[in-house]
Amino acid sequence: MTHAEAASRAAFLSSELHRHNRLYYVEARPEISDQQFDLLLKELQEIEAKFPDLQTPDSPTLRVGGAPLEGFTQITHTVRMMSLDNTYSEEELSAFFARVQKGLGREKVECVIEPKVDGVAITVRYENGVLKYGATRGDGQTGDDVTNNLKTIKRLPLRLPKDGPQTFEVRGEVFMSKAGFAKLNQEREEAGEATFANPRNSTAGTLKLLDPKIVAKRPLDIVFYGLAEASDVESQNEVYALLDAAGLRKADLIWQADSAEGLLQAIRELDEKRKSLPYETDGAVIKVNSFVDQRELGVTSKAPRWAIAYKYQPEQAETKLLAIDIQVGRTGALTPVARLVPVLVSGSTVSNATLHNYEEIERKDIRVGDTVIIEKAGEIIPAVVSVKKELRSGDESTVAAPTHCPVCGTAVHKDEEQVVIRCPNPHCPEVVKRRIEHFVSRGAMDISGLGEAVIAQLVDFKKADGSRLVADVADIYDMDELSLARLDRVGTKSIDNYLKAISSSKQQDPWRLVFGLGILHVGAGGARKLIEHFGGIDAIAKASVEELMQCPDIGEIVAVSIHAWFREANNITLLDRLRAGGLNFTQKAVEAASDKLNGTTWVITGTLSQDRETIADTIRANGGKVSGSVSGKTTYLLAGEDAGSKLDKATKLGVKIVNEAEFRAML
Ligand SMILES: NC(=O)c1ccc[n+]([C@@H]2O[C@H](COP(=O)([O-])OP(=O)(O)OC[C@H]3O[C@@H](n4cnc5c(N)ncnc54)[C@H](O)[C@@H]3O)[C@@H](O)[C@H]2O)c1
Ligand SMILES: [Zn+2]
Repeated sequence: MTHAEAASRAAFLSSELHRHNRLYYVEARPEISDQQFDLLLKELQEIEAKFPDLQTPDSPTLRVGGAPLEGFTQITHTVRMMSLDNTYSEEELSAFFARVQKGLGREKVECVIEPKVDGVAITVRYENGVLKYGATRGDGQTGDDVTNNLKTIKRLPLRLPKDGPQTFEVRGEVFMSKAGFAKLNQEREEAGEATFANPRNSTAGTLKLLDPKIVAKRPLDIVFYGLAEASDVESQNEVYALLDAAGLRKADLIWQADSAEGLLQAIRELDEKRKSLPYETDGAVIKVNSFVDQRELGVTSKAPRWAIAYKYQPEQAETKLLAIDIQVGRTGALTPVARLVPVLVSGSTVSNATLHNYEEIERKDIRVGDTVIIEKAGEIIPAVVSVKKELRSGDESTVAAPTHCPVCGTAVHKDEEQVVIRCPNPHCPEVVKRRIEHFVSRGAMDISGLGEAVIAQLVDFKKADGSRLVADVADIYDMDELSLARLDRVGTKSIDNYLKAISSSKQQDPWRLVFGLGILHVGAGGARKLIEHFGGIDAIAKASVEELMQCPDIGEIVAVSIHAWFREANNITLLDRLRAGGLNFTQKAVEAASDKLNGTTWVITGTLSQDRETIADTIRANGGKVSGSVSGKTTYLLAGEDAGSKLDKATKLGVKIVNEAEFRAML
């Protein structure tokens, strides 16, 4: 690999890892499996080891993955919360033990082995026997204050027994039991709500809810495994005793070993036993027992050298491949999808699996009619991992990569480097649908109500002149009652709601628009950074590649992509139409920083003219703090329409209540 190749691959991996971290930690909806994520991370680590100059200060190899959430007060950790290095192979586990032996200069090193509970990392502080606060890991330095949500966990004591430790900070994992998770998902399905992919996702999603009342209905639980700071104890085994004395739950299964062979035996036993544990586990955590040894071994920039997570291979199942369909994505990517005879894996029925790309189909020699092994470990889309060739009858058929788009018939374009086959036609109806779905999505312009089915109708409907009712995102703003009335099964009330949502989306922050445009490599975070740096869309459009690279987090590949996007004739016209439609292209003046709200803490509730995130941003930009729940520390409750329990609580506590107009007047 040449330096230039390595640089481009590293930039790609780094931006992908940042994106997956965000999906995983902030949005709680990962797109790839943990193992796939770990493989990408490992590849980047290897490139950085070979070309150390390619390691940027914000490289995902150096940082703990989370980020603070909006709507919560932040807590700076007394002692950093770290990640764990991980491995999927017994050889690497033995290599870890050999490093520990070498580091300590002796043969026998006592270790403990605990189940790795698949939940969300948490720190809980007790002072004088009373629960002071609980916080998530966040970026390792600062986490979210989720005390009110944690207080809904029955197993978590608010007060400690008098005869145990009184002031200390414990580290643990919040999780949802397998049974609790299944019940929750069933209820959500019945209510027509989106189901969670796995218990870890539902735990992360629950902890970030701003209303503890809803959290209280979710079956959260907690288990502890460590201390923030070693006070009187000098080993992991003493931590267990301390947890027992404090009445805090520790791991149900713990092994002790002092040799590589002992470690391997423990992880194999745990793999057998974990299936009957009431909660999901994704591995074993191996820790050096003695704190003296731990200090001697030290830490890297993101994980201790005295511990490692051994992860188990995801669960697999055998089934038959019925067909290979083509899914058309927002960027025109044509992704092969396997249709399967439904099969039960990791507790859920799977009938589709991703095949990623045609190169992979060829590499694995996957044919229609084959018996395949599929794998699912928490990820949303299960994957085909291999084929049982010995079971072939000879009737199986190979599937070639498409030469033309199955929807619009345009000759496909193959991107050599990225192995992706694309439909290059910007007017391809499927591509247009995906783009519009992205544009209206919650993370982008947040036009509620415009779901997939409505969008499909809007795009498929041909007007008298043969043109589509909606052919690009600007057409959304040209719609009126008459055009919407042509849709099937859409009543006047819905039409009214769509138009209202479309109209109010014009006021959205410009970063949402930038994100919604779907520029390759520009995620929500990147779009925010761009607007913060340039102040508005027109300045971004004018910027040179070099100027774009001055913006934090925008590397060369991303800058080139943005630069090219704003110079394409179609896009220039699109932007002109969006501007003419009255969309917000510049950061609003009210959001310019002031100190008018210094020293105030706000809670936002009810329906307001903008979404809560945007209003919270405005409060923070003007010096105020935003918290998720009403307490004695709340200065103002900003109450919109249909405010509920928070309004009651604020009234009870005598917190000053303001409406949106009064709030705007304060700025
Ligand atoms: N699928 C994705 O898109 C995606 C994205 C980001 C991260 N991830 C996954 O998350 C991992 C990185 O996350 P991470 O940094 O939280 O590492 P990790 O989850 O692999 O390990 C660290 C965490 O393990 C937890 N843990 C559970 N039981 C424990 C025990 N007994 N002792 C100590 N800790 C215990 C702690 O919360 C700790 O913070 C990756 O390896 C990847 O598998 C996946
Ligand atoms: Zn097409």
